[in-house]
Amino acid sequence: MSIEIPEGLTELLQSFTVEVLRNQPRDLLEFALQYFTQLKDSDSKEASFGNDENSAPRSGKAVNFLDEAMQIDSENGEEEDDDDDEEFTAPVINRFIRRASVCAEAFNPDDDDEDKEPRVTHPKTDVQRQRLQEACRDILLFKNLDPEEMSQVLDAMFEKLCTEGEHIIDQDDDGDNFYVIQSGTFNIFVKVDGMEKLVGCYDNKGSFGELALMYNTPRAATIIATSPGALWCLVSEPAHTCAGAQLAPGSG
Ligand SMILES: Nc1ncnc2c1ncn2[C@@H]1O[C@@H]2COP(=O)(O)O[C@H]2[C@H]1O
Repeated sequence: MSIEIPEGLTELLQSFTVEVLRNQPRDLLEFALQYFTQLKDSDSKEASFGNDENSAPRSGKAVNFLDEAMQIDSENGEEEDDDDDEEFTAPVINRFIRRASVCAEAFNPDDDDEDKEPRVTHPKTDVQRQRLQEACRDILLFKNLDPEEMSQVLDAMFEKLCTEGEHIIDQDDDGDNFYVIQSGTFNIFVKVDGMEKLVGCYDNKGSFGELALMYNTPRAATIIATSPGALWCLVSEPAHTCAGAQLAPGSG
């Protein structure tokens, strides 16, 4: 039996979840009321959900939350117009994928689009590429990419091995990479009243690090490896990537 997911539902719930994570409201219901009311108000000028042809059904989660109903696995990739960086209400706008795509575009000196930068490719063996493809298979952030875009994203990713206890991301830092888990377990900590609280963990699959990149906000959580592992990293900022200042494997 297949269940059809209404168009826009993914983005709607995803955006709400992100805002909850960013704001950590005490009263979730009240926050939801405000959020959706505000969304409805602003939506009248811009139909930003429910008509997105890129909406796609989501698949299973890869993050285990300890005592919260919310979950983040990954996001839908979609191309959208610019100029909506700051708003609270807009459903997820995936700048991250767009940036990655821009970054991965082939360099053509005759191209008059000044924004385009040389493509960044991290060479991979066939085996590595196969592993990477497998790891990315259920990452929703990538779901709407066409094969060529996906291939460019895969080219741009690089592998990073990590050790037990390593901080992959520290809360409040600036965002740089998006991470896809190849292997390993990772704890998720969020500061609550100044104290780090363990809110969940990743177990050998999933992805993280998209929020800071999509919203240009500080990292919303700390991610610490609880076993040796391997991550696939995607640098978010084409200016850095393509100017040769790409963060080396090992940077968080
Ligand atoms: N409860 C949570 N709150 C915030 N971030 C979370 C949570 N659980 C998982 N994460 C991930 O942790 C990442 C930390 O960096 P980002 O804020 O870029 O993106 C975040 C999410 O991908």
